[in-house]
Amino acid sequence: MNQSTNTYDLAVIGGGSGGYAAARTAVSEGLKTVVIDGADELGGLCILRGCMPSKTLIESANRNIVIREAEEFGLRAEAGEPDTHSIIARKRRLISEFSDYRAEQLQDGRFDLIRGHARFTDPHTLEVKPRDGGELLTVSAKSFVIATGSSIAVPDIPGLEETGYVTSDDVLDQEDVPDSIIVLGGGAIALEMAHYYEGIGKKVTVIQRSEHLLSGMDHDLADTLQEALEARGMQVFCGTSIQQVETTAEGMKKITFDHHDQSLSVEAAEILCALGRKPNTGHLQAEQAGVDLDKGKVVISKAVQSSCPHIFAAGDVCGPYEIVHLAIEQGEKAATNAAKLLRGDPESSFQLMDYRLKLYGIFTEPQVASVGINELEAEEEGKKVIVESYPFNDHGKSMVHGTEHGFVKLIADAETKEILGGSVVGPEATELIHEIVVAMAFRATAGQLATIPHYHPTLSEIWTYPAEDIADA
Ligand SMILES: Cc1cc2nc3c(=O)[nH]c(=O)nc-3n(C[C@H](O)[C@H](O)[C@H](O)COP(=O)(O)OP(=O)(O)OC[C@H]3O[C@@H](n4cnc5c(N)ncnc54)[C@H](O)[C@@H]3O)c2cc1C
Ligand SMILES: NC(=O)c1ccc[n+]([C@@H]2O[C@H](COP(=O)([O-])OP(=O)(O)OC[C@H]3O[C@@H](n4cnc5c(N)ncnc54)[C@H](O)[C@@H]3O)[C@@H](O)[C@H]2O)c1
Repeated sequence: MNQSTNTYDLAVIGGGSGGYAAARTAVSEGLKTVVIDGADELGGLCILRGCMPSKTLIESANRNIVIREAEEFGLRAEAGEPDTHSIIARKRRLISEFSDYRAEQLQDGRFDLIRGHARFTDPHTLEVKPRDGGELLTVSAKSFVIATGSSIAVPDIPGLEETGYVTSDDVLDQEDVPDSIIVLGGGAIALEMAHYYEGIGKKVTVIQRSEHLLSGMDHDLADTLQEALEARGMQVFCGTSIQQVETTAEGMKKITFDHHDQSLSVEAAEILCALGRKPNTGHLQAEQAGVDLDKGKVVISKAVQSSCPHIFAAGDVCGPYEIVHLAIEQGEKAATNAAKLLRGDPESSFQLMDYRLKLYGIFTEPQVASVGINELEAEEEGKKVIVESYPFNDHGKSMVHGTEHGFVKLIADAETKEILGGSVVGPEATELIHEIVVAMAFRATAGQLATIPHYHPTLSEIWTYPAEDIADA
Protein backbone atom coordinates (compact mmCIF):
# COMPACT_ATOMS: atom_id res chain seq x y z
CA MET A 1 0.00 0.00 0.00
CA ASN A 2 1.34 3.42 -0.90
CA GLN A 3 -0.11 5.32 2.04
CA SER A 4 1.06 8.68 0.72
CA THR A 5 -1.43 8.52 -2.14
CA ASN A 6 -4.30 7.16 -0.09
CA THR A 7 -7.45 9.10 0.55
CA TYR A 8 -9.84 7.88 3.19
CA ASP A 9 -13.41 8.57 4.20
CA LEU A 10 -12.26 8.82 7.82
CA ALA A 11 -8.84 9.19 9.43
CA VAL A 12 -8.70 8.51 13.17
CA ILE A 13 -5.72 10.06 14.97
CA GLY A 14 -4.94 7.94 18.05
CA GLY A 15 -5.60 4.23 18.56
CA GLY A 16 -6.59 4.19 22.25
CA SER A 17 -10.06 3.49 23.64
CA GLY A 18 -11.71 6.45 21.89
CA GLY A 19 -9.87 6.00 18.59
CA TYR A 20 -10.41 2.24 18.33
CA ALA A 21 -14.14 2.65 19.10
CA ALA A 22 -14.35 5.27 16.33
CA ALA A 23 -12.52 3.05 13.81
CA ARG A 24 -14.56 -0.13 14.38
CA THR A 25 -17.80 1.91 14.21
CA ALA A 26 -16.65 3.64 11.01
CA VAL A 27 -16.01 0.27 9.37
CA SER A 28 -19.49 -0.93 10.31
CA GLU A 29 -20.82 2.28 8.67
CA GLY A 30 -18.98 1.28 5.47
CA LEU A 31 -16.31 4.02 5.67
CA LYS A 32 -12.81 3.47 4.28
CA THR A 33 -10.86 4.14 7.46
CA VAL A 34 -7.30 4.58 8.67
CA VAL A 35 -6.03 4.75 12.24
CA ILE A 36 -2.77 6.63 12.85
CA ASP A 37 -1.09 5.97 16.19
CA GLY A 38 2.29 7.29 17.24
CA ALA A 39 2.84 5.29 20.45
CA ASP A 40 5.83 2.94 21.00
CA GLU A 41 3.36 0.26 22.03
CA LEU A 42 -0.23 -0.28 20.85
CA GLY A 43 -2.99 -0.42 23.47
CA GLY A 44 -3.77 3.10 24.65
CA LEU A 45 -3.71 4.62 28.11
CA CYS A 46 -6.44 2.56 29.77
CA ILE A 47 -4.71 -0.73 28.98
CA LEU A 48 -1.06 0.31 29.19
CA ARG A 49 -0.79 2.98 31.91
CA GLY A 50 -4.30 3.70 33.21
CA CYS A 51 -7.34 1.77 34.40
CA MET A 52 -6.12 -1.80 34.06
CA PRO A 53 -2.55 -1.71 35.42
CA SER A 54 -3.58 0.54 38.33
CA LYS A 55 -6.42 -1.80 39.31
CA THR A 56 -4.08 -4.80 39.08
CA LEU A 57 -1.71 -3.25 41.65
CA ILE A 58 -4.64 -2.14 43.80
CA GLU A 59 -5.96 -5.72 43.86
CA SER A 60 -2.68 -6.81 45.51
CA ALA A 61 -2.99 -3.97 48.05
CA ASN A 62 -6.61 -4.92 48.83
CA ARG A 63 -5.64 -8.53 49.51
CA ASN A 64 -2.81 -7.40 51.77
CA ILE A 65 -5.28 -5.29 53.76
CA VAL A 66 -7.54 -8.35 54.17
CA ILE A 67 -4.57 -10.27 55.62
CA ARG A 68 -3.69 -7.35 57.93
CA GLU A 69 -7.25 -7.18 59.23
CA ALA A 70 -7.74 -10.94 59.62
CA GLU A 71 -7.78 -10.79 63.41
CA GLU A 72 -11.07 -8.85 63.40
CA PHE A 73 -12.62 -12.00 61.90
CA GLY A 74 -11.01 -14.39 64.39
CA LEU A 75 -8.35 -15.48 61.92
CA ARG A 76 -4.59 -15.63 62.16
CA ALA A 77 -2.61 -14.53 59.15
CA GLU A 78 0.66 -12.76 59.10
CA ALA A 79 1.20 -10.17 56.40
CA GLY A 80 4.82 -10.53 55.30
CA GLU A 81 6.70 -7.93 53.26
CA PRO A 82 4.82 -7.67 49.91
CA ASP A 83 6.89 -8.92 46.98
CA THR A 84 6.64 -5.87 44.73
CA HIS A 85 8.67 -7.59 41.98
CA SER A 86 5.96 -10.26 41.78
CA ILE A 87 3.18 -7.66 41.94
CA ILE A 88 4.70 -5.86 38.94
CA ALA A 89 5.37 -9.16 37.14
CA ARG A 90 1.67 -10.10 37.50
CA LYS A 91 0.69 -6.66 36.18
CA ARG A 92 3.03 -7.05 33.18
CA ARG A 93 1.60 -10.50 32.39
CA LEU A 94 -2.01 -9.32 32.47
CA ILE A 95 -1.34 -6.05 30.63
CA SER A 96 0.55 -7.81 27.86
CA GLU A 97 -2.49 -10.09 27.34
CA PHE A 98 -4.84 -7.09 27.16
CA SER A 99 -2.55 -5.07 24.88
CA ASP A 100 -1.83 -8.04 22.57
CA TYR A 101 -5.57 -8.43 22.09
CA ARG A 102 -6.00 -4.71 21.32
CA ALA A 103 -3.00 -4.78 18.94
CA GLU A 104 -4.65 -7.71 17.08
CA GLN A 105 -7.90 -5.76 16.83
CA LEU A 106 -6.03 -2.76 15.40
CA GLN A 107 -4.20 -4.90 12.85
CA ASP A 108 -6.87 -7.38 11.72
CA GLY A 109 -7.35 -5.65 8.36
CA ARG A 110 -10.77 -4.04 8.88
CA PHE A 111 -9.04 -0.65 8.50
CA ASP A 112 -5.51 0.54 7.72
CA LEU A 113 -3.13 1.23 10.61
CA ILE A 114 -0.21 3.62 10.29
CA ARG A 115 2.32 3.74 13.13
CA GLY A 116 3.40 7.36 13.30
CA HIS A 117 2.76 10.87 14.60
CA ALA A 118 0.23 12.93 12.70
CA ARG A 119 -0.29 16.65 12.38
CA PHE A 120 -2.66 18.69 10.27
CA THR A 121 -1.31 20.67 7.33
CA ASP A 122 -4.77 21.74 6.14
CA PRO A 123 -8.39 20.79 7.02
CA HIS A 124 -8.27 17.62 4.89
CA THR A 125 -4.60 16.62 5.10
CA LEU A 126 -2.29 15.09 7.69
CA GLU A 127 1.46 14.84 7.58
CA VAL A 128 2.56 11.61 9.31
CA LYS A 129 6.06 10.99 10.63
CA PRO A 130 6.41 7.18 10.69
CA ARG A 131 7.70 5.53 13.86
CA ASP A 132 10.15 3.45 11.86
CA GLY A 133 11.89 6.63 10.69
CA GLY A 134 10.76 6.27 7.06
CA GLU A 135 9.75 9.14 4.80
CA LEU A 136 6.99 11.55 5.81
CA LEU A 137 3.57 10.38 4.59
CA THR A 138 0.63 12.44 3.47
CA VAL A 139 -2.82 11.15 4.41
CA SER A 140 -5.91 12.89 3.19
CA ALA A 141 -9.45 12.18 4.35
CA LYS A 142 -12.98 13.49 3.99
CA SER A 143 -13.45 13.44 7.78
CA PHE A 144 -11.37 12.98 10.93
CA VAL A 145 -11.63 11.90 14.56
CA ILE A 146 -9.03 13.40 16.90
CA ALA A 147 -8.52 10.87 19.72
CA THR A 148 -4.97 11.65 20.81
CA GLY A 149 -5.58 11.33 24.57
CA SER A 150 -3.72 13.12 27.34
CA SER A 151 -0.33 13.24 29.06
CA ILE A 152 0.80 13.80 32.61
CA ALA A 153 0.89 17.49 33.56
CA VAL A 154 3.50 18.66 36.05
CA PRO A 155 2.88 22.19 37.35
CA ASP A 156 5.74 24.53 38.11
CA ILE A 157 6.37 23.98 41.84
CA PRO A 158 9.56 25.53 43.30
CA GLY A 159 12.26 22.84 43.61
CA LEU A 160 10.14 19.92 42.36
CA GLU A 161 12.02 19.36 39.11
CA GLU A 162 15.46 19.56 40.82
CA THR A 163 14.42 17.27 43.69
CA GLY A 164 12.90 14.68 41.39
CA TYR A 165 9.60 12.82 41.55
CA VAL A 166 7.76 9.86 40.10
CA THR A 167 4.47 9.88 38.15
CA SER A 168 1.68 7.32 37.83
CA ASP A 169 3.53 5.85 34.80
CA ASP A 170 6.55 5.15 37.04
CA VAL A 171 4.50 3.67 39.91
CA LEU A 172 2.97 1.12 37.53
CA ASP A 173 6.46 -0.23 36.78
CA GLN A 174 8.11 0.36 40.17
CA GLU A 175 9.66 -2.94 41.31
CA ASP A 176 11.56 -1.43 44.24
CA VAL A 177 9.09 0.63 46.18
CA PRO A 178 10.42 3.21 48.68
CA ASP A 179 9.31 2.96 52.31
CA SER A 180 7.75 6.41 52.44
CA ILE A 181 6.01 8.50 49.78
CA ILE A 182 4.51 11.98 49.63
CA VAL A 183 1.61 12.06 47.16
CA LEU A 184 0.89 15.46 45.60
CA GLY A 185 -2.78 15.81 44.62
CA GLY A 186 -6.12 14.64 45.86
CA GLY A 187 -7.77 13.44 42.64
CA ALA A 188 -8.48 9.88 41.51
CA ILE A 189 -4.92 9.09 40.43
CA ALA A 190 -3.33 10.49 43.60
CA LEU A 191 -5.71 8.63 45.90
CA GLU A 192 -5.67 5.30 44.05
CA MET A 193 -1.86 5.33 44.07
CA ALA A 194 -1.78 6.44 47.73
CA HIS A 195 -4.11 3.53 48.52
CA TYR A 196 -1.83 1.08 46.68
CA TYR A 197 1.23 2.28 48.58
CA GLU A 198 -0.52 2.25 51.96
CA GLY A 199 -2.06 -1.14 51.22
CA ILE A 200 1.37 -2.68 50.69
CA GLY A 201 2.56 -1.19 53.98
CA LYS A 202 4.28 2.04 52.98
CA LYS A 203 4.10 5.32 54.89
CA VAL A 204 2.00 7.73 52.84
CA THR A 205 1.36 11.47 53.15
CA VAL A 206 -1.15 13.13 50.82
CA ILE A 207 -0.94 16.86 50.15
CA GLN A 208 -3.99 18.39 48.45
CA ARG A 209 -4.42 22.04 47.47
CA SER A 210 -8.24 22.22 47.86
CA GLU A 211 -9.99 22.08 51.23
CA HIS A 212 -11.35 18.60 50.42
CA LEU A 213 -10.10 15.57 48.55
CA LEU A 214 -11.76 14.74 45.20
CA SER A 215 -12.55 18.30 44.08
CA GLY A 216 -15.96 18.45 42.43
CA MET A 217 -17.45 15.57 44.41
CA ASP A 218 -19.71 16.15 47.45
CA HIS A 219 -17.68 17.03 50.54
CA ASP A 220 -19.35 14.41 52.74
CA LEU A 221 -18.05 11.67 50.40
CA ALA A 222 -14.54 13.13 50.26
CA ASP A 223 -14.37 13.72 54.01
CA THR A 224 -15.56 10.19 54.81
CA LEU A 225 -12.88 8.78 52.52
CA GLN A 226 -10.28 11.00 54.20
CA GLU A 227 -11.33 9.76 57.68
CA ALA A 228 -11.06 6.14 56.53
CA LEU A 229 -7.62 6.67 54.97
CA GLU A 230 -6.40 8.43 58.12
CA ALA A 231 -7.80 5.63 60.30
CA ARG A 232 -5.51 3.23 58.41
CA GLY A 233 -2.52 5.46 59.15
CA MET A 234 -2.25 7.70 56.09
CA GLN A 235 -1.47 11.37 56.73
CA VAL A 236 -3.70 13.70 54.71
CA PHE A 237 -3.37 17.49 54.46
CA CYS A 238 -6.05 19.42 52.55
CA GLY A 239 -6.16 23.20 52.05
CA THR A 240 -2.43 23.52 51.42
CA SER A 241 -0.16 25.70 49.36
CA ILE A 242 3.25 24.18 48.53
CA GLN A 243 6.14 26.57 49.14
CA GLN A 244 9.28 24.55 48.45
CA VAL A 245 10.48 21.10 47.50
CA GLU A 246 14.09 20.15 48.33
CA THR A 247 16.45 17.30 49.16
CA THR A 248 17.68 17.08 52.75
CA ALA A 249 21.30 16.43 53.77
CA GLU A 250 20.21 12.82 54.51
CA GLY A 251 18.93 12.42 50.96
CA MET A 252 15.23 12.56 51.84
CA LYS A 253 12.73 14.59 49.80
CA LYS A 254 11.21 17.40 51.81
CA ILE A 255 8.11 19.49 51.07
CA THR A 256 7.34 22.68 52.93
CA PHE A 257 3.76 23.93 52.66
CA ASP A 258 1.31 26.35 54.21
CA HIS A 259 -1.62 24.67 55.93
CA HIS A 260 -4.28 26.75 57.67
CA ASP A 261 -1.89 29.63 58.55
CA GLN A 262 0.90 27.29 59.66
CA SER A 263 4.06 26.40 57.78
CA LEU A 264 4.58 22.62 57.88
CA SER A 265 7.04 20.25 56.29
CA VAL A 266 7.05 16.53 55.58
CA GLU A 267 9.84 14.24 54.40
CA ALA A 268 9.78 10.97 52.51
CA ALA A 269 11.98 8.83 50.33
CA GLU A 270 9.95 9.65 47.19
CA ILE A 271 7.40 12.11 45.83
CA LEU A 272 4.56 11.08 43.53
CA CYS A 273 3.31 13.96 41.42
CA ALA A 274 -0.38 13.35 40.54
CA LEU A 275 -1.58 16.85 39.75
CA GLY A 276 -3.63 16.17 36.65
CA ARG A 277 -3.21 15.52 32.92
CA LYS A 278 -3.16 17.71 29.79
CA PRO A 279 -4.70 17.05 26.34
CA ASN A 280 -2.34 15.86 23.57
CA THR A 281 -2.84 18.67 21.07
CA GLY A 282 0.60 20.29 21.36
CA HIS A 283 2.06 18.96 18.09
CA LEU A 284 -1.16 18.32 16.22
CA GLN A 285 -1.44 21.74 14.56
CA ALA A 286 -5.20 21.43 14.90
CA GLU A 287 -5.51 25.17 14.38
CA GLN A 288 -4.22 24.61 10.77
CA ALA A 289 -7.50 22.81 10.23
CA GLY A 290 -9.64 25.45 11.92
CA VAL A 291 -10.21 23.42 15.10
CA ASP A 292 -10.82 25.60 18.18
CA LEU A 293 -9.02 24.62 21.38
CA ASP A 294 -9.71 25.73 24.95
CA LYS A 295 -6.77 25.28 27.33
CA GLY A 296 -5.47 22.75 24.82
CA LYS A 297 -8.71 20.69 24.73
CA VAL A 298 -10.59 20.29 21.46
CA VAL A 299 -13.85 22.21 21.83
CA ILE A 300 -16.73 19.90 20.86
CA SER A 301 -20.49 20.10 20.53
CA LYS A 302 -22.86 17.48 21.94
CA ALA A 303 -22.44 15.71 18.57
CA VAL A 304 -18.66 15.55 19.39
CA GLN A 305 -18.07 17.82 16.39
CA SER A 306 -15.29 20.40 16.51
CA SER A 307 -15.47 23.96 15.16
CA CYS A 308 -14.45 22.42 11.80
CA PRO A 309 -17.59 20.40 10.88
CA HIS A 310 -15.85 17.35 9.32
CA ILE A 311 -13.46 16.98 12.29
CA PHE A 312 -14.78 15.18 15.36
CA ALA A 313 -13.06 14.31 18.67
CA ALA A 314 -13.28 11.67 21.38
CA GLY A 315 -11.72 10.92 24.77
CA ASP A 316 -9.28 12.79 26.99
CA VAL A 317 -8.29 15.19 24.18
CA CYS A 318 -11.72 16.83 24.39
CA GLY A 319 -13.28 15.71 27.68
CA PRO A 320 -15.31 17.01 29.46
CA TYR A 321 -14.57 13.90 31.56
CA GLU A 322 -11.44 11.72 31.40
CA ILE A 323 -13.31 8.45 31.76
CA VAL A 324 -12.85 5.47 29.48
CA HIS A 325 -16.47 4.41 28.83
CA LEU A 326 -17.19 8.01 27.79
CA ALA A 327 -14.15 8.01 25.45
CA ILE A 328 -15.64 4.90 23.81
CA GLU A 329 -19.14 6.39 23.53
CA GLN A 330 -17.70 9.60 22.07
CA GLY A 331 -15.63 7.56 19.58
CA GLU A 332 -18.71 5.61 18.45
CA LYS A 333 -20.79 8.78 18.10
CA ALA A 334 -17.95 10.59 16.29
CA ALA A 335 -17.77 7.86 13.61
CA THR A 336 -21.55 7.53 13.31
CA ASN A 337 -21.93 11.29 12.89
CA ALA A 338 -19.02 11.46 10.42
CA ALA A 339 -20.80 8.80 8.33
CA LYS A 340 -24.03 10.78 8.50
CA LEU A 341 -22.18 13.96 7.43
CA LEU A 342 -20.57 12.19 4.46
CA ARG A 343 -23.96 10.74 3.40
CA GLY A 344 -25.49 14.23 3.55
CA ASP A 345 -27.89 13.36 6.41
CA PRO A 346 -29.28 16.41 8.23
CA GLU A 347 -27.41 17.53 11.36
CA SER A 348 -30.66 17.09 13.29
CA SER A 349 -30.13 13.31 12.90
CA PHE A 350 -26.67 13.36 14.55
CA GLN A 351 -26.22 11.28 17.71
CA LEU A 352 -25.68 13.47 20.78
CA MET A 353 -23.76 12.83 24.01
CA ASP A 354 -25.91 12.87 27.14
CA TYR A 355 -24.13 13.11 30.48
CA ARG A 356 -27.27 12.60 32.59
CA LEU A 357 -25.86 9.25 33.73
CA LYS A 358 -22.27 10.41 34.14
CA LEU A 359 -20.47 7.92 36.34
CA TYR A 360 -17.31 8.18 38.38
CA GLY A 361 -15.56 5.56 40.48
CA ILE A 362 -12.45 5.66 42.63
CA PHE A 363 -10.83 2.37 43.57
CA THR A 364 -9.57 3.25 47.02
CA GLU A 365 -10.54 1.40 50.21
CA PRO A 366 -13.30 2.31 50.86
CA GLN A 367 -14.22 2.92 47.24
CA VAL A 368 -16.12 6.00 46.08
CA ALA A 369 -18.65 6.11 43.23
CA SER A 370 -21.29 8.46 41.93
CA VAL A 371 -23.82 8.76 39.12
CA GLY A 372 -25.89 11.68 37.87
CA ILE A 373 -25.87 14.97 39.70
CA ASN A 374 -24.48 15.52 43.17
CA GLU A 375 -25.57 17.97 45.86
CA LEU A 376 -23.03 20.61 44.81
CA GLU A 377 -24.33 20.50 41.21
CA ALA A 378 -27.99 20.51 42.31
CA GLU A 379 -27.30 23.66 44.32
CA GLU A 380 -25.38 25.30 41.45
CA GLU A 381 -28.23 24.53 39.03
CA GLY A 382 -30.85 25.72 41.53
CA LYS A 383 -32.62 22.33 41.36
CA LYS A 384 -35.12 21.55 44.15
CA VAL A 385 -34.09 18.12 45.41
CA ILE A 386 -34.60 15.75 48.32
CA VAL A 387 -31.42 14.10 49.61
CA GLU A 388 -31.37 11.04 51.88
CA SER A 389 -28.44 8.91 52.98
CA TYR A 390 -27.89 5.77 55.02
CA PRO A 391 -24.69 4.68 56.80
CA PHE A 392 -23.05 1.29 56.25
CA ASN A 393 -22.26 0.90 59.95
CA ASP A 394 -26.00 0.59 60.69
CA HIS A 395 -26.68 -1.98 57.98
CA GLY A 396 -26.58 -5.69 58.80
CA LYS A 397 -24.62 -7.10 55.85
CA SER A 398 -22.12 -4.24 55.97
CA MET A 399 -21.55 -4.83 59.69
CA VAL A 400 -20.92 -8.51 58.96
CA HIS A 401 -18.37 -7.25 56.42
CA GLY A 402 -16.68 -5.24 59.18
CA THR A 403 -17.44 -1.93 57.49
CA GLU A 404 -16.90 1.10 59.71
CA HIS A 405 -16.88 3.95 57.21
CA GLY A 406 -19.24 5.12 54.53
CA PHE A 407 -22.79 5.64 53.38
CA VAL A 408 -25.04 5.66 50.36
CA LYS A 409 -26.89 8.77 49.24
CA LEU A 410 -29.77 9.35 46.85
CA ILE A 411 -30.80 12.66 45.30
CA ALA A 412 -34.30 12.95 43.86
CA ASP A 413 -36.41 15.66 42.28
CA ALA A 414 -38.37 17.28 45.13
CA GLU A 415 -41.64 17.15 43.20
CA THR A 416 -41.61 14.03 41.03
CA LYS A 417 -39.18 12.08 43.25
CA GLU A 418 -37.40 10.81 40.12
CA ILE A 419 -33.86 9.77 41.10
CA LEU A 420 -31.39 12.35 39.75
CA GLY A 421 -28.20 11.08 41.36
CA GLY A 422 -26.66 8.60 43.72
CA SER A 423 -23.35 8.15 45.45
CA VAL A 424 -21.56 5.65 47.63
CA VAL A 425 -18.48 5.71 49.77
CA GLY A 426 -18.01 2.24 51.17
CA PRO A 427 -17.52 -1.42 50.30
CA GLU A 428 -17.89 -2.35 46.62
CA ALA A 429 -19.02 1.21 45.82
CA THR A 430 -18.02 0.87 42.16
CA GLU A 431 -20.30 -2.18 41.84
CA LEU A 432 -23.17 -0.93 44.03
CA ILE A 433 -23.56 2.29 42.02
CA HIS A 434 -24.77 0.36 38.97
CA GLU A 435 -28.14 -0.36 40.57
CA ILE A 436 -28.76 3.39 40.58
CA VAL A 437 -27.46 3.73 37.01
CA VAL A 438 -30.08 1.20 35.88
CA ALA A 439 -32.82 2.85 37.95
CA MET A 440 -31.92 6.27 36.52
CA ALA A 441 -31.67 4.93 32.96
CA PHE A 442 -35.34 3.93 33.27
CA ARG A 443 -36.12 7.21 35.05
CA ALA A 444 -37.29 5.38 38.18
CA THR A 445 -38.65 7.25 41.16
CA ALA A 446 -37.31 6.59 44.66
CA GLY A 447 -40.63 4.84 45.46
CA GLN A 448 -40.21 2.45 42.53
CA LEU A 449 -36.64 1.62 43.60
CA ALA A 450 -37.80 0.94 47.16
CA THR A 451 -40.39 -1.63 46.01
CA ILE A 452 -38.00 -3.62 43.75
CA PRO A 453 -37.09 -6.91 45.51
CA HIS A 454 -33.69 -6.93 47.21
CA TYR A 455 -32.24 -10.17 48.52
CA HIS A 456 -31.40 -10.26 52.23
CA PRO A 457 -28.73 -9.96 53.50
CA THR A 458 -26.87 -8.12 50.73
CA LEU A 459 -25.00 -4.87 50.44
CA SER A 460 -27.42 -3.81 47.68
CA GLU A 461 -30.46 -3.73 49.97
CA ILE A 462 -28.99 -0.64 51.67
CA TRP A 463 -30.39 1.44 48.75
CA THR A 464 -33.96 0.72 49.86
CA TYR A 465 -33.51 2.83 53.04
CA PRO A 466 -32.81 6.23 51.47
CA ALA A 467 -35.26 5.33 48.69
CA GLU A 468 -38.05 4.70 51.25
CA ASP A 469 -37.18 7.89 53.11
CA ILE A 470 -37.48 9.92 49.90
CA ALA A 471 -40.70 8.16 48.90
CA ASP A 472 -42.22 8.94 52.34
CA ALA A 473 -40.98 12.57 52.45
C1 LIG B 1 -3.46 5.88 36.32
C2 LIG B 1 -4.76 6.04 35.61
C3 LIG B 1 -5.86 5.32 36.01
C4 LIG B 1 -7.07 5.47 35.36
N1 LIG B 1 -8.14 4.75 35.79
C5 LIG B 1 -9.32 4.88 35.19
C6 LIG B 1 -10.44 4.12 35.62
O1 LIG B 1 -10.35 3.34 36.57
N2 LIG B 1 -11.60 4.27 34.96
C7 LIG B 1 -11.74 5.15 33.93
O2 LIG B 1 -12.84 5.26 33.37
N3 LIG B 1 -10.69 5.89 33.48
C8 LIG B 1 -9.50 5.76 34.09
N4 LIG B 1 -8.43 6.48 33.64
C9 LIG B 1 -8.63 7.38 32.48
C10 LIG B 1 -8.65 6.60 31.14
O3 LIG B 1 -7.50 5.77 31.09
C11 LIG B 1 -8.66 7.57 29.97
O4 LIG B 1 -9.78 8.43 30.11
C12 LIG B 1 -8.76 6.85 28.62
O5 LIG B 1 -7.86 5.79 28.54
C13 LIG B 1 -8.50 7.85 27.48
O6 LIG B 1 -8.59 7.21 26.24
P1 LIG B 1 -8.27 8.01 24.88
O7 LIG B 1 -8.69 7.14 23.76
O8 LIG B 1 -8.83 9.39 24.97
O9 LIG B 1 -6.69 8.21 24.89
P2 LIG B 1 -5.46 7.16 24.79
O10 LIG B 1 -5.84 5.79 25.18
O11 LIG B 1 -4.34 7.83 25.52
O12 LIG B 1 -5.13 7.10 23.23
C14 LIG B 1 -4.49 8.14 22.55
C15 LIG B 1 -3.51 7.56 21.54
O13 LIG B 1 -3.17 8.59 20.62
C16 LIG B 1 -1.78 8.52 20.35
N5 LIG B 1 -1.38 9.86 19.87
C17 LIG B 1 -1.26 11.02 20.55
N6 LIG B 1 -0.90 12.03 19.73
C18 LIG B 1 -0.80 11.50 18.49
C19 LIG B 1 -0.49 12.03 17.21
N7 LIG B 1 -0.23 13.31 17.02
N8 LIG B 1 -0.46 11.18 16.15
C20 LIG B 1 -0.73 9.87 16.29
N9 LIG B 1 -1.05 9.32 17.48
C21 LIG B 1 -1.09 10.11 18.56
C22 LIG B 1 -1.19 8.14 21.71
O14 LIG B 1 0.12 7.62 21.54
C23 LIG B 1 -2.20 7.09 22.17
O15 LIG B 1 -1.88 5.81 21.70
C24 LIG B 1 -7.20 6.36 34.26
C25 LIG B 1 -6.08 7.09 33.82
C26 LIG B 1 -4.88 6.94 34.49
C27 LIG B 1 -3.69 7.71 34.01
N1 LIG C 1 -11.02 5.54 38.85
C1 LIG C 1 -11.10 6.37 37.83
O1 LIG C 1 -12.12 6.49 37.18
C2 LIG C 1 -9.91 7.15 37.46
C3 LIG C 1 -8.71 6.86 38.04
C4 LIG C 1 -7.63 7.64 37.72
C5 LIG C 1 -7.77 8.66 36.81
N2 LIG C 1 -8.94 8.90 36.22
C6 LIG C 1 -9.10 10.03 35.29
O2 LIG C 1 -7.85 10.62 35.00
C7 LIG C 1 -7.96 12.04 35.12
C8 LIG C 1 -6.70 12.59 35.74
O3 LIG C 1 -6.67 12.23 37.12
P1 LIG C 1 -5.85 13.09 38.16
O4 LIG C 1 -6.15 12.53 39.49
O5 LIG C 1 -4.44 13.20 37.72
O6 LIG C 1 -6.44 14.54 37.94
P2 LIG C 1 -7.46 15.43 38.74
O7 LIG C 1 -7.61 16.64 37.91
O8 LIG C 1 -8.67 14.68 39.12
O9 LIG C 1 -6.71 15.77 40.09
C9 LIG C 1 -5.57 16.59 40.14
C10 LIG C 1 -5.44 17.19 41.54
O10 LIG C 1 -4.27 17.99 41.59
C11 LIG C 1 -4.58 19.25 42.14
N3 LIG C 1 -3.66 20.24 41.54
C12 LIG C 1 -3.53 20.56 40.24
N4 LIG C 1 -2.57 21.47 40.08
C13 LIG C 1 -2.05 21.75 41.31
C14 LIG C 1 -1.02 22.60 41.81
N5 LIG C 1 -0.34 23.42 41.00
N6 LIG C 1 -0.77 22.59 43.13
C15 LIG C 1 -1.47 21.80 43.94
N7 LIG C 1 -2.46 20.98 43.54
C16 LIG C 1 -2.75 20.97 42.25
C17 LIG C 1 -6.02 19.50 41.78
O11 LIG C 1 -6.63 20.38 42.70
C18 LIG C 1 -6.61 18.08 41.90
O12 LIG C 1 -6.99 17.76 43.22
C19 LIG C 1 -9.16 12.33 35.99
O13 LIG C 1 -9.88 13.40 35.45
C20 LIG C 1 -9.93 11.07 36.00
O14 LIG C 1 -11.15 11.21 35.30
C21 LIG C 1 -10.03 8.18 36.55
